[in-house]
Amino acid sequence: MIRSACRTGRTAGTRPLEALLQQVAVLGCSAPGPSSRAVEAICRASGAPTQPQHQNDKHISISHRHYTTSRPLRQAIASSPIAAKADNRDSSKFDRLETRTFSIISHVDHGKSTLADRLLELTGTIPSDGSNQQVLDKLKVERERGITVKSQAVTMVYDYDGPREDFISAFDDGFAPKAGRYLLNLIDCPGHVDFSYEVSRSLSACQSALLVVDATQGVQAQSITVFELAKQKDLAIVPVLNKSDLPAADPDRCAIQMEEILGIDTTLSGQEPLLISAKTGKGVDSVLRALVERTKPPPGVEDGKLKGREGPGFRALVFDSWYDQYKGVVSLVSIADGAVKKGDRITSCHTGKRYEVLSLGVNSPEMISTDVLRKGQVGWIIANMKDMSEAQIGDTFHLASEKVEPLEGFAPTVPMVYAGIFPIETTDFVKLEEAIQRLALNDRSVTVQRESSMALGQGCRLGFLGLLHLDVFRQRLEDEYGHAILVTAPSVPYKVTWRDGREEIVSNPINFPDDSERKSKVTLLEEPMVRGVVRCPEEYTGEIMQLCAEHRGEQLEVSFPPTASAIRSVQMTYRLPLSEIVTDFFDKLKSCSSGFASFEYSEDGYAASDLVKLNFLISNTVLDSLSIIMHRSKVMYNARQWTKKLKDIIPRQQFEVSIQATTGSKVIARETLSAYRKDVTAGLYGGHYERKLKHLNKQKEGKKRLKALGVGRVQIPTEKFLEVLDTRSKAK
Ligand SMILES: Nc1nc2c(ncn2[C@@H]2O[C@H](COP(=O)(O)OP(=O)(O)OP(=O)(O)O)[C@@H](O)[C@H]2O)c(=O)[nH]1
Repeated sequence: MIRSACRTGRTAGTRPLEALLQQVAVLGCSAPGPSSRAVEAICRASGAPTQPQHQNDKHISISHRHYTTSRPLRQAIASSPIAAKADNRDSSKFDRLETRTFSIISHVDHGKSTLADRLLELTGTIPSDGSNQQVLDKLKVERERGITVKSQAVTMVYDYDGPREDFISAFDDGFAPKAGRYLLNLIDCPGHVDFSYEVSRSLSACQSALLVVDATQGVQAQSITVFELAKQKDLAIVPVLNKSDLPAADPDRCAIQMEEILGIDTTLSGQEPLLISAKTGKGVDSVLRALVERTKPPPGVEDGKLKGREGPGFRALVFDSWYDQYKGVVSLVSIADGAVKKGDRITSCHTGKRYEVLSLGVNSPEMISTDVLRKGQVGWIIANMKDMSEAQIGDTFHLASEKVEPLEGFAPTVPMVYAGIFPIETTDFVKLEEAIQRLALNDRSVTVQRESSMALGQGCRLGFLGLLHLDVFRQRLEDEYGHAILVTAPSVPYKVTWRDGREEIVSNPINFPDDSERKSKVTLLEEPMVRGVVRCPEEYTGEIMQLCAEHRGEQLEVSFPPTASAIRSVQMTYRLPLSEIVTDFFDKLKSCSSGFASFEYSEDGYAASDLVKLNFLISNTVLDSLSIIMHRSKVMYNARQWTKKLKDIIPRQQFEVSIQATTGSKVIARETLSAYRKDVTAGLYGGHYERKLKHLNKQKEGKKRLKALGVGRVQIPTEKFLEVLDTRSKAK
C-alpha cells in the first residue's frame, strides 16, 4: 500500500482523476487542499470509504504525506467538480456578509457553553435534535471535567429581519443595522480564573461580549474579572441573565448587582439584560438580535479600497494555533483589514518568513474551506509552515508584497505556580520534552525550562497560571504523551532582594539562598499572596476559619450575602500566602465543609515573609528534588515528618544511611537507617577460619567505599520516591 500511494504522489498529474479518487480513500478525509467535506464528497462519489480503515495505520500517514507534498495530486482533487460543488455549497454562504465577532464570557458554570449550543442550533449551524451537547468543548479533558479550558471560534449565519419599531440605537451616532444576512463569529471562552489569558486573547478579536450571569447566583468574582477585561478592550457588553427556568432565579437582584458592582446602567436602551434559559432555549433568539443591534461593525479597511496604498493592506491577527496530524500547522486568525485568498503569499511580522496560503476557511463548527477570508471574519489559514513555533500567537500576517504596521499582540503572562515534570523512565525524556513543547505552543501561557535532578534525571520546569491550569496541562500531556509522568509538588515564585539591590524571582528551591547565606547576601524575602473568597453555609464557619488560620490566612471581611434558599450562607475574604493553597487546601476545605464551600482567589501582590529552604541529605548528599521553600513556622514539623517517611521507604543497605533535614548548615531532624550485614561467608561451607575472615575484611572495605559514595549508591525505588513527593505536598 505504501508503494502504491507513493507512486500516486509522484505521477498524480498524469493520472485520470478516478484513479486518484481511489487513492483518496487511503488518505483519510481530513487532508488539506480541498476541505474535508469536499474530500468526503469525492470519496462518497467514488464509492470509497470516507474514513481510513485504521486511524493509526502508519500506511495512511505516509501516503498522506505524499498527498500533502504532491502539488499535482492536491490540485487535481481541488479542481474536481465534486470537490468544487461540495465546497461551494458550504463556503459561498460565508462570503461578503456583514460580520460581527463576539465572545461569551462569564463566571465558571454560568452557562456559556450551553448558550453557545443553543445559538448554533438557532442559526442552523448544528442540528437542533439535542444530539449535540457542548459542541465547542472539543478536548477530552473538557468533556471529562465539564469545563472549558480552550477558547473555540465558530461561524454562524443569522438572518436578521431588521430593527423593530421601538428600536432605539445604543450608540451616540444613531447607528441602526440593516435587515439581511449576518455572519456571526462566536468565541466561547473558559470561565475559570486560571484561563483568563485565553479570555483576554480571544477578546482581542471581538467587537462585543455576551456577559452571562447565572440568575440564581448573581455577579461572581470571575464575572467582574472578565467584565473588566472586556471593558479594557472597549467592547460592547450585552448582559445576559441565564437559568431563568430555575425557581431560585432572581433577575431583579442580579440587575441591581450589575448596576452596583459593574456600573452597567440596565435601564438604558441597549444595556438592559436579556432574560434567558440556555437550557430550554427560552429567550435565546433575543440574544442574536441584540448582537446585531448592539454591536458596531468591525473596524478596519475593506479589500478593494486598498488600491494606491491608502489602507494598511491585508492584516490578520493570529490568536490561536495548533498542530493537526493530517493538516499540519493551523493558524486561527481574525482579519483586521483587507482579504486573503488561497495561493496568496503571506509574511509573518514576527519572523519575517514568507509562506503560501495552501488553504483557508472557517469553523462552522467543523473546518470548511472557503476561497477567501475578508475583513471582520474569523477563520483558519494553513500555510506551508513546517513547525508549530512558526505560528506565533499574537503575530500579524500580511501580504508578502506589502509593508504594514503589526497589530497589537498579547502581553506575556506571569506564572503563579511552578512544577517539575519528569518521565518515569529517564530514557524517555526526549519524547516527553517534545510533547511538552508541542502542547506549550498551543497554550502559550505555560513557560518551559529544562531542569535536571539527581534523583529524577532530566526533566522540565513548567510555570502555570494556577493549580487547575497545572492539572489540566498534566492531563492533556498524559493523553498526548501516552505515558504516566512524574510531577513534583507545586511551588510558587518567591521574590528575593539581594544586598546589591537586585530583585529576583526564584521558583526553584535550588536557586533559593540558604539560611546560612541569608544575612550576608539577602535584604528581603517575599512570597506571593492571594485574596481568597470562601463561601459556605453558616454552620461551617468555625471549621473554615480554623483552616484559614492554620494556613496563615488573615481575615479581611465577613458578610452574609442574600440567598434564595432558606440556608444562610457566609462569605469570608482572606489574604493568604499562595504557597499555602497550592497544596492540600482545597481538599481540606471540601472535607471540613462536607463539600459545600467554594473558594476563589486572585493575585494580591507580595508580602515580606520569614522563608527558609529545607534540604534533605541522604548520607550527606543533598537530595535536590526534595528541597523546598517554606515558612519558618512549618519547618520543624515538616523536617520530622519527611525524614521519618524517607527512612520508611529507603531499603536497608550494607552500610548505615543517615537521613538529615537541614536549614543552611543546621541539622534540624535526623533518622538513621542501620546497615544489614550481608552474609558474605554464606557460600563458604566447611572452610577455614582465615578464609572467612578475609571475606569479612573485604566486606568492611567495601562498606567504607560505598558509604563515601553517599546517595549515589542508595537506591530509592521510584514508586516509593513518588510516594514521598506526594505525601510531602500533603503534609505541608
Ligand atoms: N437549569 C439550567 N441549567 C443550565 C442553564 N444553562 C446551563 N445550565 C447548566 O449549568 C451547568 C454549566 O453549564 P456550562 O454551559 O457548562 O457552563 P460554562 O459557563 O460553559 O462552564 P465553564 O466553561 O466551565 O466555565 C451545566 O450543568 C448546564 O446544564 C439554564 O439555562 N438552566
